[in-house]
Amino acid sequence: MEASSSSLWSSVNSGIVLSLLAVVWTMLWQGLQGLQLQHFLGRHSRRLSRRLAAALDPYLTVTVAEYDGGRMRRSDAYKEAQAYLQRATREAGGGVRHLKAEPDRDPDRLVLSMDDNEEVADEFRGATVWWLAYTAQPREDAGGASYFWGRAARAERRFYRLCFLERDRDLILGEYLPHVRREGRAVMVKNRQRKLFTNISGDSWDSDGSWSHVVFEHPKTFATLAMDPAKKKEVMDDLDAFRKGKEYYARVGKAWKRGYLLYGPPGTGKSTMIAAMANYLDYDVYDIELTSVRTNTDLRKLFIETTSKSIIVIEDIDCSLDLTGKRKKKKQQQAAEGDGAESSGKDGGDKKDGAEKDKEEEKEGKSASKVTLSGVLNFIDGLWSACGGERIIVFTTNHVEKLDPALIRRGRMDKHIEMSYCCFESFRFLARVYLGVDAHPLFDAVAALLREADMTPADVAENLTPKGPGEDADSCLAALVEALHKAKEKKALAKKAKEEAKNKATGKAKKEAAADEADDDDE
Ligand SMILES: Nc1ncnc2c1ncn2[C@@H]1O[C@H](COP(=O)(O)OP(=O)(O)OP(=O)(O)O)[C@@H](O)[C@H]1O
Ligand SMILES: [Mg+2]
Repeated sequence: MEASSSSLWSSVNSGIVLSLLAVVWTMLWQGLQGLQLQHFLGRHSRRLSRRLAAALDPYLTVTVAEYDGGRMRRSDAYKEAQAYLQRATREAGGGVRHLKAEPDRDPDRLVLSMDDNEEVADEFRGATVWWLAYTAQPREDAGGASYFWGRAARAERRFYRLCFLERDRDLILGEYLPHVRREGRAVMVKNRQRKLFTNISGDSWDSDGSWSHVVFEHPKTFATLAMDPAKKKEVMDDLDAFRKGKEYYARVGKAWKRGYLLYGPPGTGKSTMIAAMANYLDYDVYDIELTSVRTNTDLRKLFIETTSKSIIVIEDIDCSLDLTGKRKKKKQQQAAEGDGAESSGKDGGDKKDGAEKDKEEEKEGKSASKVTLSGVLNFIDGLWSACGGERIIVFTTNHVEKLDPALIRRGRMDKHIEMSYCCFESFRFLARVYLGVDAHPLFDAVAALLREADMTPADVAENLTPKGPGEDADSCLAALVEALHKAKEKKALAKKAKEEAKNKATGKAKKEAAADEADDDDE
């Protein structure tokens, strides 16, 4: 009994001593703050003060991990805390000595955040909290982790640790943390720079299936995209409906995503249309080079790492699917037809000498991607595709007829948009944009020629671009008319050659049939 009362007495005593010390410490701390001494003592004083505070009044910690629990996506809470702390770091002024700098929206400025092992203090309604940034090395057993789940384990893991006094528990957990997330989101929106992501790193086959990015600054908008006006409006309305369609998609039980298939000859503006879409919606762009994705699992991983409000693009899907086999065939076919360089210019650079080419092909064979059609179908509308929302998937192709119908059926590619050769409407649009003219005596000639010749908007735009100081609308339009005449002749020649080849083929087939018949008769 006595023993218990004395232990009670001693615990009461020690409680009083601790409380007294806490009061003294708080006064000391406030005094230090008042005298601005803390500023001079810098981060060491902060650390010391936190430790002292902890000794007197136990403090609690909350850790925010960049990738937690083997998750595949960066945690939103981490990103928000990071954004919030950028502001807190700036306000802490000289208190934080080691800073990390990243480019800002404003090209002359840098966004500063605290570096590893730095600590910054923050005040919230009279309570002081401390944020510490630190990085943990990869786990030793990470090599054995499955490829799919192990990325977070293999990479350096970054954390923020929030420390606060126990007496502030309710305030911090109930109000401060939601405040940090809200403010962090606001900072992210303010600093948001649109990004263009690619899955190809320096050596594409060394890439660990993750994204690298640059700031997306494409100047093309719908206002400068030449296209049949009705068709353009239809696309823009469709995008608007998608953007505002969160409730609709939830109501009908569909994942909030939409597939667009852009098809048409090279130079008709498919890639340009993607840039215009991204600028219109203010979305990020993820450009997937499918031939650099090793497996279906990697493809899924890439997809999961995309954020919402993004356009996921697979260009030239006919060249990347079923994979390098078809791609090689296409290259050989183009080389045989001799149209590779003319078609888009992008194959024009492929002219390499034999040995180099052989080496490249050998490498290509070794590193053949194992992504299958079913992998891509899963990527578009499998279970995983519903992760996150507000994503647009765009495929482009020059040969829509070669695509597997399963790939482009509605529901996967919801909207098929044909990008065709330049029509008169598109020409007028380009003339207005490039030359600032709405009418000209040569317009009629151009209109007549465009009906007979196939010219892409890219070629029309090129002809309408003044090449020197002496060039004006007259000379540009005259050059266009001349180019259209040539294109018309070329088309007529190509048609004739095609007909001849067809006749030859039918003649040969007839001859063979006749020979077969004669053989049968002989027998
Ligand atoms: N409809 C268009 N309106 C305005 N400019 C265009 C249009 N189409 C093409 N261009 C211009 O032509 C160039 C090539 O266009 P783009 O790369 O979009 O063609 P593409 O259809 O993607 O070709 P490919 O099939 O070879 O990838 C661009 O620089 C763009 O400025
Ligand atoms: Mg393109």
